[in-house]
Amino acid sequence: MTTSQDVVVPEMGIGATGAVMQGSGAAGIFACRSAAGAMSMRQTYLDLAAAAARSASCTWVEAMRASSPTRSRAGAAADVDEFSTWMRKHPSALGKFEQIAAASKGKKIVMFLDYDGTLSPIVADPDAAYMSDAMRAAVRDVAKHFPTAIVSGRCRDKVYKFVGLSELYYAGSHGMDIKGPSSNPESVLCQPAREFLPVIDEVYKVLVEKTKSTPGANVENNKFCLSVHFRCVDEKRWNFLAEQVKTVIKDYPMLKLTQGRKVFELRPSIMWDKGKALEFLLESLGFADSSDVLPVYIGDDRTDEDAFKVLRQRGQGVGILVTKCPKETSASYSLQDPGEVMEFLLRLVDWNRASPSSMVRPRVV
Ligand SMILES: O=P(O)(O)OC[C@H]1O[C@H](O[C@H]2O[C@H](CO)[C@@H](O)[C@H](O)[C@H]2O)[C@H](O)[C@@H](O)[C@@H]1O
Repeated sequence: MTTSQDVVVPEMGIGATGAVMQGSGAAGIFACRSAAGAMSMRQTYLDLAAAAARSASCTWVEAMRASSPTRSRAGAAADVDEFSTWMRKHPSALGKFEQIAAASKGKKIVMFLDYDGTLSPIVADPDAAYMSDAMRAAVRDVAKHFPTAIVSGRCRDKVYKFVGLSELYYAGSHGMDIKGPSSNPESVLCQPAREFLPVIDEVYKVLVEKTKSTPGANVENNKFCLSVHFRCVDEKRWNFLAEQVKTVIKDYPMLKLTQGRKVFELRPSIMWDKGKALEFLLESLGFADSSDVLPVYIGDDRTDEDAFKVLRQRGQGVGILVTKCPKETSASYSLQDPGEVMEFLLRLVDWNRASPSSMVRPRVV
């Protein structure tokens, strides 16, 4: 099932130094107005170059600021209006639960869950992003009824430690490290970026060294990709940090730079993302070209947009964005926070208990 919404997610702009930020969908809404357009013909080349550099920095910092907005649903009147308009396009998955349940009749639900910001609340320390026991129990219940995968930007081992459920599929490093339930020796394994391991390790060391002078900056090694966190960095230093990261990545053209929630993410420039991981897992479960499957994907971040887009391209599935404020998205529905995610999961389990037609025996478990 898809809705008829026509949501466009543009690619993000190119910085002055040539570093490319991709897939953030931020260009349209976050970029500052171009300084060059307002310049007179007499402007010198140097003035133009300086203005371009300022504009590019502004774009970066604006994107960094917008990467995890704190504005709440109960803000100023204009915000409330904007949010109501947005909600009409992306209604609550709880409010539309019956519609979603009806769409799954006769189909097999496969559940895909992002971790940070979806199952666990966003916190300042990435090593302390624990999910609650109640959420763990809800995910365990869901997995009893539907094949369930965790799809995360984190290193697979780390996200497994947080979730702690061996019956799930895990796609770590933004889907570049996929493993089936550990209870099964035949469980699937896909690592399309294996050859990048040495370069990722090298860049990790370079970034740690380069960013150590920036208080609060934190580089996380996610095995096939890296995160440079700036949530705890003073905003006045964001531009400097962005420049440091861009300087490093210039020497590694085989890597690309994207932005998540107050985090820069560096990963191999290969055609692989959370959307590809979703397709791989559906195929592994025997649903490659099947019309009787209903993938449900819940995520909060820009990297989850790749999976939402795949659902739209397939014309099949339910994309749910976790957010408290309007965002450009290819998801059809929304939920506010992990609390609502848990409520949705519990309702799905209850509903399936009452009408167990969606029970599925996947091919690979
Ligand atoms: O795909 P995800 O599971 O959502 O992972 C994306 C990134 O999540 C983590 O960072 C985010 O959550 C942190 C803890 O709440 C927060 O401090 C940080 O600001 C967020 O960006 C994780 O640490 C990253 O490595 C993941 O790429």
